[in-house]
Amino acid sequence: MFISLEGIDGSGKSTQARLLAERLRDRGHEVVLTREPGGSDGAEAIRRLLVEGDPDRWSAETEILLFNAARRDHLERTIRPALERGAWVVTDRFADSTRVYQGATRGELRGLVDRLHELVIGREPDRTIVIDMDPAAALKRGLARGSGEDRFEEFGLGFQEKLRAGFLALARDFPERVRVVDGMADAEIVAARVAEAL
Ligand SMILES: Nc1ncnc2c1ncn2[C@@H]1O[C@H](COP(=O)(O)OP(=O)(O)O)[C@@H](O)[C@H]1O
Ligand SMILES: Cc1cn([C@H]2C[C@H](O)[C@@H](COP(=O)(O)OP(=O)(O)O)O2)c(=O)[nH]c1=O
Repeated sequence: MFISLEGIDGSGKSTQARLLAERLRDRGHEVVLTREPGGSDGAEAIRRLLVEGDPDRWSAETEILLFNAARRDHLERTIRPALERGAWVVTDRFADSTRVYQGATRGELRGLVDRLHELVIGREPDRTIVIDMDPAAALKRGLARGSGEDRFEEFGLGFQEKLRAGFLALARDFPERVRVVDGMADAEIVAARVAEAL
């Protein structure tokens, strides 16, 4: 079973991915807990190209290519082998993040995002949980964490609002696969909501 967690920065995805992996391990499953951009050696190297250095180094189109290159490597080297041996895969972000960050916020690029996904990825997670959060609260969590790595977090609240709307729209676009969970509660309560939704 292949599960992705999605949502805006600071919504609690990595916390929930970890709690879900623990819950599944307690039930005796082998779980591979992974993340994007990254999740394999090659994809982690591409991640560094994306999150370090001059933010204007890449055009929007090149950035989409890099996210897909990283995802292809992640899929080939980490996700597929795990699924083939019967493990569960829990990933902190997958293709929906590209749809929302690169596609939904720049509408004219959605065609490129979708065509490239079809061409080089060609599959979706079995289930996707969107952790929904008020962007102001999520931003506060991110600031509290003091993460300096992500240039992506430098965009303001207006951008985060667009992202939130983009993630909520996924549940309409993929009603069979995507469930939205309210992330505004203690982590353990949100974890129970995630398990319930799954
Ligand atoms: N339910 C929660 N309530 C309060 N703080 C949380 C909750 N979930 C996560 N956090 C904290 O908020 C910050 C961002 O959480 P994280 O799981 O890293 O989010 P993301 O992976 O979506 O960026 C971290 O400091 C984390 O400890
Ligand atoms: C996977 C992916 C991530 N991103 C962005 C979202 C994040 O701002 C940034 C780094 O992701 P991530 O490490 O998940 O950041 P956070 O834990 O703060 O949510 O990369 C994209 O723009 N497109 C993508 O396809």
